[in-house]
Amino acid sequence: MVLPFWAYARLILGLCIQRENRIFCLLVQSTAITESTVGVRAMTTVQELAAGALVTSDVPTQYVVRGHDDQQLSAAVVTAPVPVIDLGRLLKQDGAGDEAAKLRSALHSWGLILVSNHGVDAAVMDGMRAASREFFRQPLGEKQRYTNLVAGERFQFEGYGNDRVNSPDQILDWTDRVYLKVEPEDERCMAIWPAHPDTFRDALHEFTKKCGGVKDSLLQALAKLLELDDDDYFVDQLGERPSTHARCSYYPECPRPELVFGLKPHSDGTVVTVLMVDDTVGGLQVLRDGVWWDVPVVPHTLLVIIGDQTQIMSNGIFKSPVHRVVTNAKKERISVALDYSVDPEREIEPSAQLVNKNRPALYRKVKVKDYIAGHYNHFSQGEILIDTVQI
Ligand SMILES: O=C(O)CCC(=O)C(=O)O
Ligand SMILES: [Fe+2]
Repeated sequence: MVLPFWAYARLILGLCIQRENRIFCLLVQSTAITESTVGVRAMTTVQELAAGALVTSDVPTQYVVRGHDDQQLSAAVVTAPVPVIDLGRLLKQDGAGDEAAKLRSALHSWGLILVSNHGVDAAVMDGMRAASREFFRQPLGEKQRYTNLVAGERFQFEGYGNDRVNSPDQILDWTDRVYLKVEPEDERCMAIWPAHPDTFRDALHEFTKKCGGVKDSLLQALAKLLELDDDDYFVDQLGERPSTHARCSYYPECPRPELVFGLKPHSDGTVVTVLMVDDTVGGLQVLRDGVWWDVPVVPHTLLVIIGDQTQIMSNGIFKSPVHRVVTNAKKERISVALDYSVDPEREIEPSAQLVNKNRPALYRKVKVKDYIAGHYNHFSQGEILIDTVQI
């Protein structure tokens, strides 16, 4: 196939820019503005598939989970008694008292918690959810201005679309998303931050700013639970330029929820993930002792999930839970997650204060950048990376 000159130029430039976010911004901007996907292989979004699937009541085979009978996808699932932690109260009790005890027990049992009294106004949460919902309701052409495919081919993590497909036998997830780097702020690629609805950028900025405080307070609470010398141990480990990514996910209605994952089982490769789930539709499930449990929906709480980086730094005392999203035949679902990671250029390892004769280091030192890259590769194959860095 013969492509016009600009398509080759864009492809070559695309190959050079893996690490040059700014140039990538320019590239995406030109993709968005100068063409309406001329010469570009259009991606199929799950939203488009869902529209067809709801008519035929069937789903493409790439979405069908093999061994779905073992996955409890069609079984009745019990709701996990995940407690709601009152963050204001936890901070007031300064790491002692019943709120800290509740936190310790919840993390031990589930690896995730619901947080109330967190300081993120209901209006900020509702605004973010509404902006995200409105974004996905727009016509495909508008959303594709922010595509995560450079020149229609090469996958970039940032932007609108679905997951990178690494192999033909990869089981695909019934979800579309917008994935954006939000911190460090000077690395934001505004060209792929949706400009419509016009509330989106401000809503995401505000939501990110407010959730940062929740993340820091919880990391301090974790250090207190572990009785580390410094309450800021985990906050300091984040480094000079920690990275935060926002993931706005859209899970359309699915005619075959017993066969399809909304999001396949995984643990998060983060330090922590702060998640705002849909306030009306459940779907998030957590694995405990080989059994899947529904995570409860409590409006205006935030869900905080321990990630692999905290599992490594806490020498396995806090564990990142395996979780997944199931689909729903009748209702679409929205969620907004903030993935908090240590500065990718840093290395992490179990805290020296948590390593001793009786409890040797359980994980080897890893470079965060490499860990995150490995995490996505393992995720696409339905594998969990943390097992591979165990000593
Ligand atoms: O959509 C959800 O509720 C969960 C999303 C999730 O697990 C993730 O983004 O890592
Ligand atoms: Fe997750």
